Amino acid sequence: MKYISTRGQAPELSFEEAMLTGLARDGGLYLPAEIPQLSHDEIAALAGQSYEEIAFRVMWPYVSGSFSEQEFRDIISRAYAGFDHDARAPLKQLNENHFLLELFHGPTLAFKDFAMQLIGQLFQVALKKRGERVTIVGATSGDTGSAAIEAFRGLDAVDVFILYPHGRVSEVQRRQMTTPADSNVHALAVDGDFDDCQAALKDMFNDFDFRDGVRLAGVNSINFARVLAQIVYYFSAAVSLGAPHRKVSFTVPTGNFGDIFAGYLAKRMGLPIDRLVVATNQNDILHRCLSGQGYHKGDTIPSISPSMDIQVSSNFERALYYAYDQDSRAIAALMDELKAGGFDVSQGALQALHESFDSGRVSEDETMAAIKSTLASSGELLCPHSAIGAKVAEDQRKSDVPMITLATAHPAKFPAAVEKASGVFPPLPPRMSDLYERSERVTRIANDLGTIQEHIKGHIPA
Ligand SMILES: Cc1ncc(COP(=O)(O)O)c(C=O)c1O
Ligand SMILES: N[C@@H](CCOP(=O)(O)O)C(=O)O
Repeated sequence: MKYISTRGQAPELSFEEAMLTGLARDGGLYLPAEIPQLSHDEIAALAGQSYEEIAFRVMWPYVSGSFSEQEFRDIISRAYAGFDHDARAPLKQLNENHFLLELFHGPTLAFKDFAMQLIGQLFQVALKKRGERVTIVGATSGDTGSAAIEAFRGLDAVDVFILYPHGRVSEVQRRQMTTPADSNVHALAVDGDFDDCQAALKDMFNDFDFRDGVRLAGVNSINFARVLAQIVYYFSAAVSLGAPHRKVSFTVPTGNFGDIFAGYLAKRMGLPIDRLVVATNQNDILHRCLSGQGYHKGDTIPSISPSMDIQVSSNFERALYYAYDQDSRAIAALMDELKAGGFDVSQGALQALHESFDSGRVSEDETMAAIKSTLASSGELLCPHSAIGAKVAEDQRKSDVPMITLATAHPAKFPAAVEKASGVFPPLPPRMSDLYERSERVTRIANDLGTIQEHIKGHIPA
């Protein structure tokens, strides 16, 4: 399988090369040159298989050529061994036609662990074979950072720097990033918002002297391997509700568009998905865009679902690439317009997006009310992000198609908001119960590319 850039000007790469490269050298995002297909029978045969077996069958067509079959099976098995739940991604029924896909049973209690634990293993195997080391820089609104630190801490061949917006992540998220003592991980609290952190990261990739000098790698959903790992749970959830013999829909709390884009690829691979519903908080650029108002940046407003406080939604570029019939020139032009504030989406592209995606926006008050009402009606305590998904799903589900809402984080990562909404304090799992006593290590840093680059250069081996 070859990987191509959404902007058409970067070299085609193998899976392993694309994974270690991160952002394409033309500023675009890598995608497989062709989307692998699973037949009706192949999808039917996934029913009853372990999560690991489904992961192997879904991802193998994307990675074969870079890893041997046994190597990849072993990687998958190590990646999910540390999850707290045997099913890895269990489904719970909320009401007759609405299900919750719990994606928070991994080491850092968010869906990011599904991809990050896998990438950690993939990087280790690939770097060992090549005898190389890399510097990983990540931008986070809270969950990617903690998952990356957990996956890469203590590894010899990797230094990890995580940029997070100072004061704009929950205390649990911050402590997950600042308390690991391993000398190869570095938490940087940036005076800015998540979009500033992500913009700085992309600027670092586009500065080739810096990029090549530090051997920069990325584990945000810029990296196609992140998206790939997230395709798996769409298949596992759908087949457990009867796919491919019946259709299902998904509602996905959305920020950087990586998670729901994985669902889009699952659909393009042959999984009978009826609707993919984008659920946003008050930072609703995606909902506005899908409602025909163009893709125009606004100010990021802090919310009780901080991981979704995003305006520039990185993976939307991948969705646009398909909506614009894989016209990489058009995508490059739109991304230039975005630098100046935004762009309008053509009627044809909007229609193409609407073939798969719907959307909804949830206010702060509605989020609180959804946490409370879901607890009352089903006994499930949701994190604010998952509550946004559940609210939009309830508003938009059809009576004849099961709706699956992705529960993207454990409520204990956002205890203040959850307790305020529901009156119930969500405790951390026992393995993390001393999180508040551990000492923190963090560098506060200006939102300035040069300053961040100098800091990174000064903290990696010469
Ligand atoms: C808890 C949680 N929910 C939802 C999202 C949104 O996911 P995505 O950025 O893949 O759209 C994030 C951040 O990415 C998150 O951390
Ligand atoms: N919500 C994310 C933002 C980064 O998203 P990514 O999927 O591109 O890594 C976070 O928690 O950091």
